[in-house]
Amino acid sequence: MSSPPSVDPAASQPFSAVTPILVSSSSSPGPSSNPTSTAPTFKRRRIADPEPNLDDPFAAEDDDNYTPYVPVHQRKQAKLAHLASRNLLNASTVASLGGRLGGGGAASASSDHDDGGGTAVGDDSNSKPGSSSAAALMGRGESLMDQTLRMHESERPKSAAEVAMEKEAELLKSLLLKKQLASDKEKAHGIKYQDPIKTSWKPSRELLARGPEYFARIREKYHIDVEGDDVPPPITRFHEMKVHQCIVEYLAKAKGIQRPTPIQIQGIPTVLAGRDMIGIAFTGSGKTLVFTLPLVLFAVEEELKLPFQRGEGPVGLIMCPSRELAKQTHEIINNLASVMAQDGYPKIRSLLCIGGINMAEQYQTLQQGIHVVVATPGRLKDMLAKRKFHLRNCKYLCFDEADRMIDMGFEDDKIKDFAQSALVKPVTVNVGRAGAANLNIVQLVEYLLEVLQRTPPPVVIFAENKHDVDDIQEFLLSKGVKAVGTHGGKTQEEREFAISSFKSMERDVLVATDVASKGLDFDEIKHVINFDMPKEIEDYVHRIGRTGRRGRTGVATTFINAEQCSPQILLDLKYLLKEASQKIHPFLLSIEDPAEAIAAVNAAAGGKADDGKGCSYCGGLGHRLAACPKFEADKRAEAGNLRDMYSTGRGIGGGGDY
Ligand SMILES: Nc1ncnc2c1ncn2[C@@H]1O[C@H](COP(=O)(O)OP(=O)(O)OP(=O)(O)O)[C@@H](O)[C@H]1O
Repeated sequence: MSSPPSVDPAASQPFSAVTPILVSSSSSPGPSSNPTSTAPTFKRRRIADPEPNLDDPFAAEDDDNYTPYVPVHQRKQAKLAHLASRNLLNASTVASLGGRLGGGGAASASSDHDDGGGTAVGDDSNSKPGSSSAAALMGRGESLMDQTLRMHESERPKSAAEVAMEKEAELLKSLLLKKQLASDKEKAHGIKYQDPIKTSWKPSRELLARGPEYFARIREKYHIDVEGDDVPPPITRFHEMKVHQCIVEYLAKAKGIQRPTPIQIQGIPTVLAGRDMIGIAFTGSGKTLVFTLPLVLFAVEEELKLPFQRGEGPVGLIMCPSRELAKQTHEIINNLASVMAQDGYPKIRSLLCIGGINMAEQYQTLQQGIHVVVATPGRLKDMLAKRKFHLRNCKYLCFDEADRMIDMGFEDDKIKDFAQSALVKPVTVNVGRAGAANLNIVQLVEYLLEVLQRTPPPVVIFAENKHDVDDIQEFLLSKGVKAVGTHGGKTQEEREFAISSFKSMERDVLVATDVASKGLDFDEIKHVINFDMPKEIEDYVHRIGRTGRRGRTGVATTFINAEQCSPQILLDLKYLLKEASQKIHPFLLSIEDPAEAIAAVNAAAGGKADDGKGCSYCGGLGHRLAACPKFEADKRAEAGNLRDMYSTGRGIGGGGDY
């Protein structure tokens, strides 16, 4: 963890203009941190609430329990005045501090003391004796009697209260003298971090004693590639990571998570150790826990140090590319937080900050101070602009699925620049590059790579499911194939970028769900690969129709998982291939065809018009209307539309996730 300084999009750049990191954690300095020191410290401080925003739909709810916030400098000023009145600060200090604080009570009180001249001296000699006022008299020719009295006075043992007050006065003095009154933005300017931040987490001595060769063997065993300096050790058990017992039990009992996955083995210790990290692993490999678990533990630690109050936090921010993902992550954090709370730790509060939800529902959470924000970029910018919270105390930053930013149009170079400038000595953890073949899905996509070689680009790969599209694209990218992806879960902008970069041949492979098959008019496509068989034959026809356009030749390859396909669609395919005089796979030929039985019955009855084949609704040759999947789907859609029409419904809005 380290870099970038205070992440405050409202104050600096648009937030979305960053990051290549799949999973990373970052930190910002507290106002008193020294960026050039080797071990910067991060201190949370109380920060004045922003002015209430009257335009805010739920600002009015603030009023009920509103306690006016007294800015820190005003409180210090009052304190100084108080101390000065008790002669616990010497006159020159009060004058100088008063000046820094822009005049006011303490400064004017002190100038009375400090002004030379008989009256002042006489006044002081009558005042309650104290070391500072006595010191102020030293250079003014005090009498022997005065000196003797002062010496006796200094020998008098001080009461505990006086000692405490003096100590406080000293602390206040040093704090104010050292601290420049500059904004966070000014302070962050030009800050360049040299070292990762320090955390309280350390691997146990026994674990470290196993040594680098042992760690290398673990990485080899789990196909974990690492890059970076002083990479923290891989740890294969949660309890050895020093994760709290209550969490270990929760993971095992409630989630069935007994042992860390490879990305967790290397990723969790890396994040716990405070290192910036770029984590790359396949979908479903457990990346989420890599950044949520350390964040919850870290937030608990911060809460224990200094409980969060209204207007404070978050210490951690997780950026997600979609609302669904943000919701899921927020829930995971809440679950972990509840487990900790049930075990007697303070409760960590997470704020879900996404479009399409009513933030007023989370008002209660905001009121109490928040530890974590899980956000999509658009709503985050909006909330920051409304000053609902700020990111001045944010030390931990994670971009989940950062690679999707590339799909959104951020150029690779810019992302690399950002990673280089923002991350401090990052550790890259890449799981599956070497040993991907032990995952089932990867075996299939490995085969996909072979199929891809059959023709030159451009190639389109279709998959039914958005997640599969993401997985395939991720896999191809990791293999160095220039792939881009599009599906209904992406924004209009993302989709347009995907299609345009494919059409301009900047990307060789387009991975898409059927949304892209309908309108994609691009003559150059050499090969269509169906990663799966669509549910309706019409979609299959649309898909393969992307190639072989305008008299050109094209190739279509289809992966068939017999267990996932309906017999109808397979029969449809069989007849389609037959009709087009294509070679038919023996597996398709072996499928029993009920239509042949119907035809036989018809023939026996002397019927001629119906040969028993073909659907009168969708034209598929492998089934009858009664078994038509398209007919069924259309009926369902129609029923759904009617329901929508008659429901009073919630408003639609919010736009995309970005
Ligand atoms: N160590 C583990 N052992 C078993 N299951 C795990 C482990 N860690 C996480 N899981 C489970 O695996 C599933 C996938 O995890 P997760 O969503 O974190 O994967 P991911 O890598 O983030 O995937 P995606 O890239 O799709 O977001 C979840 O149901 C999670 O509870």
